[in-house]
Amino acid sequence: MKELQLPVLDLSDFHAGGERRQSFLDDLGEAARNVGFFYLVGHGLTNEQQRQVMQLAADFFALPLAQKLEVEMRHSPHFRGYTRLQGEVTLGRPDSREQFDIMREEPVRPQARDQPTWWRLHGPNQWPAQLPQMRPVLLQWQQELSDITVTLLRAFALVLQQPEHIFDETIQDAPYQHMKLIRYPGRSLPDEEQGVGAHKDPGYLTLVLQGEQSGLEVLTEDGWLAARPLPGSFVVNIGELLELASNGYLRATYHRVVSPPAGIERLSCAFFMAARLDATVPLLPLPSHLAELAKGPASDPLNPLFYQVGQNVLKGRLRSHPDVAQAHYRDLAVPA
Ligand SMILES: O=C(O)CCC(=O)C(=O)O
Ligand SMILES: [Fe+2]
Repeated sequence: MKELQLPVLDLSDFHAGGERRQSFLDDLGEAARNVGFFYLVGHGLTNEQQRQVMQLAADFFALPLAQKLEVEMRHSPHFRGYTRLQGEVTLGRPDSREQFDIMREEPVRPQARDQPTWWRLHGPNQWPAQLPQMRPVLLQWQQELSDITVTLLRAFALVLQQPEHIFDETIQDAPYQHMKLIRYPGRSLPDEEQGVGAHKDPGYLTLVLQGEQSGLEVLTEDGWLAARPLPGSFVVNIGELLELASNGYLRATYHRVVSPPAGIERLSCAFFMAARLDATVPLLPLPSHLAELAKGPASDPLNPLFYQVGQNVLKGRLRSHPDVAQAHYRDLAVPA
């Protein structure tokens, strides 16, 4: 396994303007084209805030299973709540991780016949009664990560030589926000290594806060490379919506998590942001020197990509959580 030194980008350079902003954009463009992953520092969130979130993750997963199951995701048509070990599926195989998912806190939308199915993603979160601090801390955290992502999207717009605010309309008021706390237990058999199988993230961008244990791997032209935790940073990666918007100039990179060795656990917190579910991602008119390098979005019959955001997001959720699909989406003849 090669050691990958992902590029490190400092968001305060973007805010500083002038030459610092330009060099940030140059580095972002290069990172985005080469590997599609980078570390972000200078984002404004403190080590203490990061530690608090990881502690909440540890506290939640330490609850007795019966209490975690009180907020199990299969009770939620909105894909929020707890997923037990092996409960999620990637590449048709169960992942060895347990997780707690939240999204934007919302009322349920009334279901009318002619409304698209992804409307059902809207709804309330489930919160464990034993940890009342989770709700305020995680919702605040989700908003902070969302704000950072909005800034990054503006930077990506500039990298693509578009107006800085080109994506704003697609995220106005209610972008799709989705956060998960994740615990990967140590493996019980030496070859039981699928923490989460290889996948692309369906949104615009993902920000991952890693605990101290490594395991995240990124697929490059040279094969799988380890993205070790860098204290204080977030790992940022490009999702399918940016691949679509840029006609493949930017690529959503495949990544996976390999289970830790026996007796060691890994904690992480991933934040995924997409456009509003009712938005359609614009296909940007790239200038010719960029358009020449845009080879079109990936075409994988096992993973069709949809410009309509709700459809692309729901595709991923139904595939990953067959128990929720079975309980709440049985009426769908064709998923999404
Ligand atoms: O746990 C991690 O480091 C990354 C998880 C991930 O890629 C995902 O949940 O989409
Ligand atoms: Fe991912």
